[in-house]
Amino acid sequence: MTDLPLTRKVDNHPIKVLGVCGGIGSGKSAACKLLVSQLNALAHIDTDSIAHAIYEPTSPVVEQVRRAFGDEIMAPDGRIDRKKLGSIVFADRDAMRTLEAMVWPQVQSEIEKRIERIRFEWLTLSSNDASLSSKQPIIVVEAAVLLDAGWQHTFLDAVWVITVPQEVALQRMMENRGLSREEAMKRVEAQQSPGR
Ligand SMILES: CC(C)(COP(=O)(O)OP(=O)(O)OC[C@H]1O[C@@H](n2cnc3c(N)ncnc32)[C@H](O)[C@@H]1O)[C@@H](O)C(=O)NCCC(=O)NCCS
Ligand SMILES: Nc1ncnc2c1ncn2[C@@H]1O[C@H](COP(=O)(O)OP(=O)(O)OP(=O)(O)O)[C@@H](O)[C@H]1O
Repeated sequence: MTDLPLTRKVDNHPIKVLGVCGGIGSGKSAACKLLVSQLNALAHIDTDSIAHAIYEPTSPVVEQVRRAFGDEIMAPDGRIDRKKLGSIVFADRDAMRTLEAMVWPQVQSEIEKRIERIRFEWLTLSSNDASLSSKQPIIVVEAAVLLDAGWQHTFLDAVWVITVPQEVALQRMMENRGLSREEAMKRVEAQQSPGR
């Protein structure tokens, strides 16, 4: 295993890490998919799915979240019911801050592990693997919250912000997620609250 400090930004590292953020429904996932399919970027790390995996029943975060938000946010199978938790935290900035303080350190640690693993595989395997060596040495990290979490100061080399008119984002959320206009608006506002 290499002894490079891979979990922190390495200015001269051949593999760069690009953060992609933006408001809800702005098109972050679509942009990241294009970066992989059209630019042939090495990898795409989706932070939302990492955060969701942290709510598996075996995770220590689950107990912390249950204690903070009560049994009503638990699903019968021992997982966290994200819809119920979302309806609390997207409507209450302080509650969201509480949740973020529990979840973000775990998410950051998992992102850094994945970056380290991808860099290691690329550095060790790409000389013998044509499909790997033909890729652009860019890891794309998709995360709505990356600037708030301060990740631009730790493992990211550059940040892209995807923007969209608010009305378009609202329409997309209503159509794709089946949210009412009011619920969609709460999610947009949760990302625009003071201190962000
Ligand atoms: C509140 C939760 C349970 C709702 O889950 P659900 O599956 O219903 O929604 P999902 O995770 O897909 O989020 C919907 C949209 O809101 C954005 N979002 C999620 N959390 C936040 C946040 N803290 N601040 C701003 N936007 C957020 C997501 O990026 C996404 O664009 C979940 O979003 C969560 O645990 N959020 C807190 C952790 C977090 O900050 N996750 C973001 C990546 S680290
Ligand atoms: N440039 C675009 N033109 C038209 N539709 C788009 C464009 N970009 C994204 N979309 C559509 O908008 C919807 C939301 O896009 P996407 O899932 O990429 O956004 P997101 O920012 O990742 O959303 P979320 O924050 O909810 O995860 C999708 O249905 C997608 O197909």
